[in-house]
Amino acid sequence: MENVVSVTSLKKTFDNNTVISGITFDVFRGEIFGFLGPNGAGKTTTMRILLGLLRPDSGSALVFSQSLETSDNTRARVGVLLENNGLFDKLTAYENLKYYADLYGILDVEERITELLEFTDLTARKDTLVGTFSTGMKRKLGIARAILHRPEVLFLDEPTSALDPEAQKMVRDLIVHLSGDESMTVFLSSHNLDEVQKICSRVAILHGGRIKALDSVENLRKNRGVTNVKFTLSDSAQVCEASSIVSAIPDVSDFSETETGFSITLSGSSASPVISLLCSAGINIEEVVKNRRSLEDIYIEIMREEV
Ligand SMILES: Nc1ncnc2c1ncn2[C@@H]1O[C@H](COP(=O)(O)OP(=O)(O)OP(=O)(O)O)[C@@H](O)[C@H]1O
Repeated sequence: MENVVSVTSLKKTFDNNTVISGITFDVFRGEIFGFLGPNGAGKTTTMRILLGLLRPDSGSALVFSQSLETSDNTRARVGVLLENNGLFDKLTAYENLKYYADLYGILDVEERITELLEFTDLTARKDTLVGTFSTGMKRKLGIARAILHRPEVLFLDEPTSALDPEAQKMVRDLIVHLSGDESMTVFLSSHNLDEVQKICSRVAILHGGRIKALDSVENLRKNRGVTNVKFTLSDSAQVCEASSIVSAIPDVSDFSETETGFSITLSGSSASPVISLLCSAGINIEEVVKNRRSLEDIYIEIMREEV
């Protein structure tokens, strides 16, 4: 797998305040990589160092094996959307894209602008002043601006913050489309854990200047998560008997009776041994529903751990 981003032993201190204390991680080509952490964790600082806007105290932060501080060629392979969309309110959507296209020296300007206005569903608003746009429309145009020059990697700092749920979904769909159809690598900083769980292949969770978790969302949920399993029984009179069977299983905790059966917490992820034991004891199971912990549950647990 090709490394697009390589961060190694990165440290940054502001006025005796150590914000990043030696973090190491890679982002691979084609990934949507979620960069998570509470306010002040150092996400923007890391991104600014990667983008060559800030110098680290030590360690390295490379994109395509180069420092963006010094490599102009590599910078052309990178798209960025930070907190503001980088748009001019007094220009129309078209004029904004034209301005940046000229700045980037894009050759097929008209085709590219038409394509991006279509991609972001803003064609009908191309001659409207951006100052009159909604926050969601501005964010979509901001993404179009960031990818005008067809970058291979796109850095997004909280792209859906301050957007309503519908606009969040539009932006999320754009990101998934960029990653899938356009094979773009996406480095995404976000506080929206539900969104990250939906679209990111891997995540890093930053806390107290260190990476507390670095894995695929799937593995985090499997390895750090306990599983809640709800059993519905054909005959609720069997709950008492089921209770004494499952309570003896070491993996099981938090037995609680429900109207039609019971629910348990499993420290492993497989419910099969429990189901087998119940079946062989003659307990008639109608339905088994497993609920794995969400990324949000795991994130909150990590935040509660000592730094
Ligand atoms: N130029 C600077 N000078 C001094 N301190 C700074 C500077 N830039 C960032 N900091 C401090 O570094 C810490 C990390 O800030 P950063 O913006 O990287 O966090 P973040 O994880 O992006 O937070 P948020 O989720 O709120 O955007 C904060 O305590 C911030 O005050």
